Amino acid sequence: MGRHTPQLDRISAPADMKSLSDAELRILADELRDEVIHSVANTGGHLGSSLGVVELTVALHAVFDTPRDKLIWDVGHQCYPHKVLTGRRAQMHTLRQEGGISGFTKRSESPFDPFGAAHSSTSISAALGFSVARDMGQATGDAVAVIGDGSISAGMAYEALNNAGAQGRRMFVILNDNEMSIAPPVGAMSHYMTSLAGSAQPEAAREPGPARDHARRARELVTGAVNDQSTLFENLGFEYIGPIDGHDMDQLLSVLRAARVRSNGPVLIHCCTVKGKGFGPAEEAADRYHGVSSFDPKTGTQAKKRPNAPSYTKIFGEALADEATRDPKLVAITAAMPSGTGLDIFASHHPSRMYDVGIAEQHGVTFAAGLAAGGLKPFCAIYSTFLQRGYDQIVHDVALQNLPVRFAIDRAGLVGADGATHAGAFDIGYLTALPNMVVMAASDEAELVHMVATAAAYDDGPIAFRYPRGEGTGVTIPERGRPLEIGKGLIVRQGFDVAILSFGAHLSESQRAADIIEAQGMTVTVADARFAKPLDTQLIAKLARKHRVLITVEQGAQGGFGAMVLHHLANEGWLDGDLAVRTMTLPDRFIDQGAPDAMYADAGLTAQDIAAIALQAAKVHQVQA
Ligand SMILES: Cc1ncc(C[n+]2csc(CCOP(=O)(O)OP(=O)(O)O)c2C)c(N)n1
Ligand SMILES: CC(=O)[C@@H](O)[C@H](O)COP(=O)(O)O
Ligand SMILES: [Mg+2]
Repeated sequence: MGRHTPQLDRISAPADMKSLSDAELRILADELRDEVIHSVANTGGHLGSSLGVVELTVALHAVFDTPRDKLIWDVGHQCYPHKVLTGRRAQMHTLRQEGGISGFTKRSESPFDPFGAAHSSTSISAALGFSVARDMGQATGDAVAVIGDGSISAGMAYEALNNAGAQGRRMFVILNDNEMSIAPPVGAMSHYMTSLAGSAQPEAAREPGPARDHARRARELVTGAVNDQSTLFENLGFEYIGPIDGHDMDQLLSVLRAARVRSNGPVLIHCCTVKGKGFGPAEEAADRYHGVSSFDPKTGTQAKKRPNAPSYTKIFGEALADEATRDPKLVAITAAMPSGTGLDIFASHHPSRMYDVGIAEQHGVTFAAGLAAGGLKPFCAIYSTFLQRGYDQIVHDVALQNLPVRFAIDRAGLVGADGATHAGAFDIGYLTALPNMVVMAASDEAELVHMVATAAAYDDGPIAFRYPRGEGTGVTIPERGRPLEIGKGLIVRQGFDVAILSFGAHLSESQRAADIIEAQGMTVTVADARFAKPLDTQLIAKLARKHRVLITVEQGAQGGFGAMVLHHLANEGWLDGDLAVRTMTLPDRFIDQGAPDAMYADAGLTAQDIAAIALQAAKVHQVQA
């Protein structure tokens, strides 16, 4: 990129950092920050979080002996400085792209990524695992978990702290406290951490007086001075060090070096940082440039391409707000993702009825169950992949008790740059398996509006509707949603030879497949199933009776909609004759990041793929054009 980075140019691996003086490490951090800004300016990605840990990343790799010591990044979205220092500087231009490096840590990508991430709050558990392995003689060094103030709001982090504190093994937890999640943090823990950090926030930490005392005290603590008050973490068996300024290289190096030499049990080092540090547009942005598209590194202006149609997320937020205007019982729950789910739109209309529970999907689901049991109409808006975190709560607290919780499942199907960890692949299967559950999928954004209305009107038990990430199809949005008849699909194209039964947003691809098939002289019926549970058994019977080939299509893994249709066809005897059935799903493997269309091509779910499968089945069954 033509920028002058003499220190960074010397680093091809962290071992090269051992010879640098502390002053040179400070320069290295400045060069590293500049490198990350200019790299992400081209690729887009999680800029703010990465800029917040530049000094911390340099100090950790300078003090610890990675990769023997295991550095585990929670979520891993902040790992770009780590990737630059660990031999992937030359690949950063491929970040989050097909065939490129992941936007998160990934074991298969580097020995410096000892544990994959992307879903939050796993790092302390993993670090404890590595610590036990070390103590049982495995060839591994220290374990260091770096977890943010948002991620430590998840229950799983406390399960890990609870266990690690009791086991008492040597391990390090770095609490990266930048007072931000994706949105401003919520919860009592956030307030507690702010009280602990006190005036040691980075801006203040440079000032003489109490902040400097905090930093001095942090160093004294590491050298054995007794703390005058115990923190939650100490009461859980951790040595608490801090708060320290996570951008002050001297503090970081001295505290980490002392902790590494002196500690023989679990240690938590509380680092105060700034999300977006060192890049004005990020520091000043409300979201601290948490997730950005490519941008001008001089001005921070992002290259936002004009959408062809409003996003499903926006349509959802507006439709739910509209329903809530007419229904005072309607409330909405997000797990730390108000903007990602569109509940920020809902909250702009109904601020008192939107609950952000933090990164706490398990709690969010059962909280919604309590709201429903209390007589309200909760809409739990959680991405498909993150809803996996609350599955037992869906089974045990919602479905088993048949409580009318509504699940708005965004990011259903393949999501693009976030890759395999964020794919919304499994919700159809994991929800249709549950008694009492109603499962819908929107084939376009108009259908989504009707499904919001359907869910708002449905009080007989739990109901879920899924929809994909990104722009809608551009269809006209109805003024107001109308409740759909539960368990009823519809035929959108009438033919006689081949039937395609589509569930969800792949209906448009199914229509294109029908065009390809009809060019071969056959006629195709296309139906929008709308429901995976309860199935429209009358529609399925009509398709099975009148066609020799039946194809099911879904943006989901095996064991979902197609499986439900197969169960029905088999049990009703439709498979005893000469009906050819093919189920088109995501393949039984994880699909790495790329453009969604390319990912669906990799998955074998394009219109061409659907047509080829149908034509092959027709040929086998001598269906003549
Ligand atoms: C289980 C789970 N839920 C939600 C998310 C979405 N998510 C990614 S990063 C993030 C905020 C993390 O905040 P923090 O840990 O403080 O890191 P920071 O971005 O501030 O560095 C959220 C909610 C996730 N990755 N995993
Ligand atoms: C790191 C993380 O998990 C979130 O930032 C996620 O990347 C958001 O996904 P969307 O961009 O689809 O909202
Ligand atoms: Mg944070």
